[in-house]
Amino acid sequence: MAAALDPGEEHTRFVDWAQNNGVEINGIAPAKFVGRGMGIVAAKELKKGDRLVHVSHKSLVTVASPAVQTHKFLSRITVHARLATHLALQFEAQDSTNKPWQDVWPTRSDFETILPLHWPQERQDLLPNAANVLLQNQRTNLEKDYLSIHPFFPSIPKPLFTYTWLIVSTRTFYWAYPDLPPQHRSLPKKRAQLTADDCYAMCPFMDYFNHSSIGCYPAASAGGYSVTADRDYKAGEEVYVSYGSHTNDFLLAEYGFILEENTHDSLPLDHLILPQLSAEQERVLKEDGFHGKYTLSPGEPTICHRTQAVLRLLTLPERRYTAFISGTDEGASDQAKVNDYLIGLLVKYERQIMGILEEVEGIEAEPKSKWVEQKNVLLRRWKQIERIVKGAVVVLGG
Ligand SMILES: C[S@@+](CC[C@H](N)C(=O)[O-])C[C@H]1O[C@@H](n2cnc3c(N)ncnc32)[C@H](O)[C@@H]1O
Repeated sequence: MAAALDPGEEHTRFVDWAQNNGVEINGIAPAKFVGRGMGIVAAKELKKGDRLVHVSHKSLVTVASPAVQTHKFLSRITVHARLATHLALQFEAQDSTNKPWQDVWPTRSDFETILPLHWPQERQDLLPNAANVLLQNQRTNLEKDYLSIHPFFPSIPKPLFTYTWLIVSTRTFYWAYPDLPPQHRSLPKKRAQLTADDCYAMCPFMDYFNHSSIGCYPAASAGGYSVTADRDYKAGEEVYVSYGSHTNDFLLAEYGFILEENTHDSLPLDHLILPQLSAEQERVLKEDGFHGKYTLSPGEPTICHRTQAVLRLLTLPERRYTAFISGTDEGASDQAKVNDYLIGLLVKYERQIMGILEEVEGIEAEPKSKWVEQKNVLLRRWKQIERIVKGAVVVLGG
């Protein structure tokens, strides 16, 4: 897709600001792309292994940064909430040192179009199950985070907090504080207790990169964060990083987009399989650690080991299931029966998908309105789901 190499004054100002604030930029530039906002383009030929950007650890915004530490957050306030609060306070401050950076972030109105958290209920109801579950979690976490900071920062209005909270969700990188010694007082928790939810860093300029399932890999070290070219690039090509091994439902719920080519895509089958289980079967699966997280993949293998296990419990005498999960029998002789059962569920699901597609196609949307983008992303995702399900039925022998 064609990129605009000169995306506007605010971006030129921000690049100067970043370079004066510990960001080294080599051979790349921000550019505007249709359908994905800003991104990064190769400004010259790049070679595999070239270091494209380095952000000094002092330029990252983390909960250990001195400016964030001044707010003296209670330990029970999440890292996400602390960063969102800090950004909200900065956003309102006339003298914000981050102003040039803030000026290049997507606007609140961009988020209203893109992010399902802001969609009207009737559009959220049309999200695929997996995206919907993630959205519910997101909403719960946002509500909890706002309630936790509100008594201490009553001047921050909920819409502003929501905006900066979403800036944190969509623009942070995983940062396990490699610049700090193991017992440092600025760590949000004891090092051994840190989880992924404690390890966020806002990285100026690096947050321009769009995601692709195969892309440059960002690397953290005590000195800061870098992105190195994963292959050669021609001048003008978009350069992506990989945000991680995410499915399209995850990308849709968390970031508001899906990929056409996603090597990490899969579909959850829990909503089809769990309702088929008796209470006793649920008990057995829980005891054996095989309850839920059943997935269908567009590639090989089509169904995961957990799905193979639950389908055996549903269709065969329990001893055949036990032999399968204990590894004493690979279960090849039962495969046709197991596949037939799943094909039955998938064919029913195909009919439901056709109904949902009709509903999405029926959404009335003015050309160029934000509804058009929401409708399009829903249509594209449900068509992908339909293709994956139909493909699986064929592979399973249907
Ligand atoms: C870290 S930011 C990347 C820069 C962003 N595009 C911007 O305009 O500032 C992440 C956001 O970029 C967009 N994005 C990232 N990768 C994308 C892709 N492959 N296709 C479409 N949108 C993408 C999504 O809106 C996502 O929430």
